[in-house]
Amino acid sequence: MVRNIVVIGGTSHPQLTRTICNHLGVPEANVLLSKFAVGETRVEIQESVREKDVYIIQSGGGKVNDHLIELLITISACKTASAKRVTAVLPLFPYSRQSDIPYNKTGAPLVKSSTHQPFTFDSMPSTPHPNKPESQGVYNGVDSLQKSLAKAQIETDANGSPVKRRHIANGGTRSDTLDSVQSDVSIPNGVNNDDNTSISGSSIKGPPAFEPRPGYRQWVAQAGTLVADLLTSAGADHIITMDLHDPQYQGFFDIPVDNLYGRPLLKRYIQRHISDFKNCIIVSPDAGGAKRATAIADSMGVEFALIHKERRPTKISDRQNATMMLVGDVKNRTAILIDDLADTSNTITRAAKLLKKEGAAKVYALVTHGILSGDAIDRINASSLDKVVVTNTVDQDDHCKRCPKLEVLEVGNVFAEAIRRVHHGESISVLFQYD
Ligand SMILES: O=P(O)(O)OC[C@H]1O[C@@H](O)[C@H](O)[C@@H]1O
Repeated sequence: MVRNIVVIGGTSHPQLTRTICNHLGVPEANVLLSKFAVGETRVEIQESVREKDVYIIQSGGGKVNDHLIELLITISACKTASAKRVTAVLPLFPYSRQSDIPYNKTGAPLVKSSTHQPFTFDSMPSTPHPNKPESQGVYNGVDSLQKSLAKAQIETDANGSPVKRRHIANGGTRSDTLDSVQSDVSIPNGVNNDDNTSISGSSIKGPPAFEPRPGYRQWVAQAGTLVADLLTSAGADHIITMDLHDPQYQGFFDIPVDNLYGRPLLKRYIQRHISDFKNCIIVSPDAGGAKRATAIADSMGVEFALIHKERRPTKISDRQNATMMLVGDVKNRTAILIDDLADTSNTITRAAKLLKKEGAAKVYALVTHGILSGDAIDRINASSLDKVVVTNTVDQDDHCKRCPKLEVLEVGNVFAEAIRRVHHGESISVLFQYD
């Protein structure tokens, strides 16, 4: 039993909150989380948090914007009610993929218009949010915009040395090489993101295609920075999260951020559930994830392969695979894809197709955050993937019902232990070790 601690669960993931409370031996705090008729979020803290150490559990999947606002209001309510310290526990950190935006040399926008593509398991999806008609591909999300921007940048900057610029918390900027930008770019040749999307036969118009005017510069919001600022402005004193898409995002905060690793869980799964795992091969589906995947491969002493996204035109007739190239030998072996997240599942399903084509006997995908938006589950079900293993940083109840290939690893105990250690002022570095 941990004393003087209050654990509040947001509406994003009640099961995870229950698991964390069970591990800590504390009851879940009484809060009223509801909505006014107009849609605004209403929060009432129905017990005293005065001088308490408060932990608010809210993850980033599902109705991500509603969950974020609910979290901000709850943090603020606790601070106003004289909580001693408020920690936001975000198993999947929302907006952490929007910490920077690639531009071309002139800073001009690089969005292209496109028409709706029929669904195949390796097409880009039009539905960024599961089962919610209001979000079905109207704009296809800022992440897709980023991908369009990055793709176009690569095409137009073929002879230059493009850089991306990132504003950091104290107002400075940083530049990274194209390699790190490419980790987010997974648009196959000829497959466009949908700005004009057809739903059930009716056509919903997206924003008009951008037509550059001389001298005009379009700015795309750096939402990751804003979200970091909002959390601290609301009153968060501390953040606990897991496998941040970009670990450097921690630098956007002026408060402590504990970025836990999902790798120990993934590694344990491989060792316990994949027969003859010493002969399997760990694969990173893109260059950006290579560090993450090699860390697991090295710690188990198994081989590593990389899927390189080839940008130049090729004569390969298979259009989908023309942009992907495997570096490594997977023939007759079990290939294990490692990634931080699966959102549309486009990345892992396309990678699986390539790996099977190159002779892999079986393909597993192990990812920390199973966001699985829109058509992702259909895409996985129709794919060459034999199994997809995710953690429950995002609620997986609905996903499990619809995807027989899905297996879920529990993270509640890891977060409970992190909370216990933070509460007692103990080191949490032990949670970062996985050898
Ligand atoms: O292809 P989907 O599943 O949409 O997106 C997942 C990929 O997009 C990247 O940001 C992630 O690191 C991952 O490689």
